[in-house]
Amino acid sequence: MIEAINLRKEYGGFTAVDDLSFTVEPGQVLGFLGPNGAGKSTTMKMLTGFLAPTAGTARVNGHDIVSDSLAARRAMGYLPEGAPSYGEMTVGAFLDFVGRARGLDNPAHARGAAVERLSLGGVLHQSIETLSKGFKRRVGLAQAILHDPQVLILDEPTDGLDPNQKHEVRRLIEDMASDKIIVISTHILEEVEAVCNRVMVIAHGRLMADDTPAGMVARSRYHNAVTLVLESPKQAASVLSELPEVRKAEIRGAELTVFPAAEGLLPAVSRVIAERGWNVAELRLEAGRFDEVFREITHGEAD
Ligand SMILES: Nc1ncnc2c1ncn2[C@@H]1O[C@H](COP(=O)(O)OP(=O)(O)OP(=O)(O)O)[C@@H](O)[C@H]1O
Repeated sequence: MIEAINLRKEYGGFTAVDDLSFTVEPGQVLGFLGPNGAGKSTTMKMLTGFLAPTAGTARVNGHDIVSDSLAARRAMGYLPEGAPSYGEMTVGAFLDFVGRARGLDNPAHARGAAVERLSLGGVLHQSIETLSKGFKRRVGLAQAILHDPQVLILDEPTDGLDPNQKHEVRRLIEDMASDKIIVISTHILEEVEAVCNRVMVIAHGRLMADDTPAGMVARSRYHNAVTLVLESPKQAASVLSELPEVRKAEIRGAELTVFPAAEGLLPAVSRVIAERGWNVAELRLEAGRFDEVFREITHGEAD
């Protein structure tokens, strides 16, 4: 598992990561979420031994990232932001190089497994700089999983990819999630909902929230609200506001949202619609809005 203990990074007088402590257990896919400049990449660089912490430390599978850095790094695969590699190398030569650098017992077998998992067979002899962005990202993922690490740290793995490539990378993460710890950083809220079972929101290097994606969404004031699209939302709002289940009504264009004061809001609203014979184009129970929760948590914290 990963244990971060009062992890701190200062650049000159500027504190990028401010006493961050958390634990990640096997089976968890942790989404590291935060506005630009929140300290996500810096935290990942410290966890993976690329940057020394100013104070505090972390342990990966019991290995201290400062005093036992090599053992900690052996247990981890890391995809840095933008998936940097050596553009002039072919995919095959690059993966062989990574295998040798990692001192693998059977680099050919490891390369074969990674190539198969990332479907890189068709581009093995192509130089990396001539690949599409999606393929470059796959090469980055291949080097990260080459030694079949228990812990994967992926910095914005789908950033800049088209929707199909995003979907593909998310499927891969899901595939690997059962037997690994995966930490991914992202700005994309739907990505967190799609692949993560835990979310940590950070802003200005500090932990602002730690929850499941569903728990995060349930913090929204829209959670269990009911939204209707109909012709005369104003009139409907005044009728629905009389219901004991309704705390408050809000109108936005043709959309009317009523917020719950008690259980059973949707059946109560449906009853009124049927009684009054309203012509309703849309009626939905709101799960909650992640973007609104994210804004609220990080409000005023973005650069
Ligand atoms: N080498 C450095 N020297 C000085 N300041 C730095 C350095 N690296 C990062 N920073 C600053 O530290 C803060 C955190 O940066 P970091 O890259 O960790 O944020 P992030 O959450 O990953 O942002 P993004 O989502 O934009 O990638 C930012 O204000 C950044 O400008």
